[in-house]
Amino acid sequence: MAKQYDILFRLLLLGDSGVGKTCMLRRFAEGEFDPSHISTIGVDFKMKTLVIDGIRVRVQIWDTAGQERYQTITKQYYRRAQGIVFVYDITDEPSFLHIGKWASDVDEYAPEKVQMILVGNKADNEPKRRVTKAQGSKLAEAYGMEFFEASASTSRNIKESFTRVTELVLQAYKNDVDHLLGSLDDYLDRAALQDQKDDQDASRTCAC
Ligand SMILES: Nc1nc2c(ncn2[C@@H]2O[C@H](COP(=O)(O)OP(=O)(O)OP(=O)(O)O)[C@@H](O)[C@H]2O)c(=O)[nH]1
Repeated sequence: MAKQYDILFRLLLLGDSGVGKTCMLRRFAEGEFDPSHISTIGVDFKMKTLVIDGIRVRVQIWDTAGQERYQTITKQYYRRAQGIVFVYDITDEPSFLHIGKWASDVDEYAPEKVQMILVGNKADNEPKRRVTKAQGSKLAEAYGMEFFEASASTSRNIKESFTRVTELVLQAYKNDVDHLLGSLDDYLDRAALQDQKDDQDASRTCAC
């Protein structure tokens, strides 16, 4: 059977417990929102395929536990990540203030080329907001990251955030991708040939 994707990247969700990492991932991968909070134990992951510049990118998104006691386990996943989504909760200032700590861990353990974005989740809950959009934006700028306010509850900017970090990873790893795929034109030619071959194989199978 033809491969369902061209390249696989690993993304990591990082942030304090309760900021909504699992909910964001479920919203993105399954289109669902479950308001019950069951803390992630260690790590969990979901897969999703995105098509960017004609390349089928399979993303394996690792959802890490925000709780301190799992940090030894979760840190082992940093070095295998190409993209990081830092998440804080706009209704919880400490989760915003802790982004610096998450970022310094990444600095220590993740590959140099890792691509990062900052997301302020729960942006649907305006009455309880404790972190302004300007504060989020300023922090992201200080770290040289792109910034989104999002909501797993309403879907706002969920797909956009995950797609953007994947685009950044694809750009950063472009040379490696080209090495793996050949030039894009060659790759598309090969993909077209493969499609033709698959069609022929299918019609042969049907004729039997
Ligand atoms: N209003 C609102 N609540 C949200 C949103 N996303 C998550 N929540 C709530 O926040 C709580 C925690 O969400 P989780 O996704 O479990 O948090 P987490 O970051 O994965 O937590 P850990 O697994 O402990 O690290 C849940 O009770 C959700 O209902 C959102 O976008 N808006």
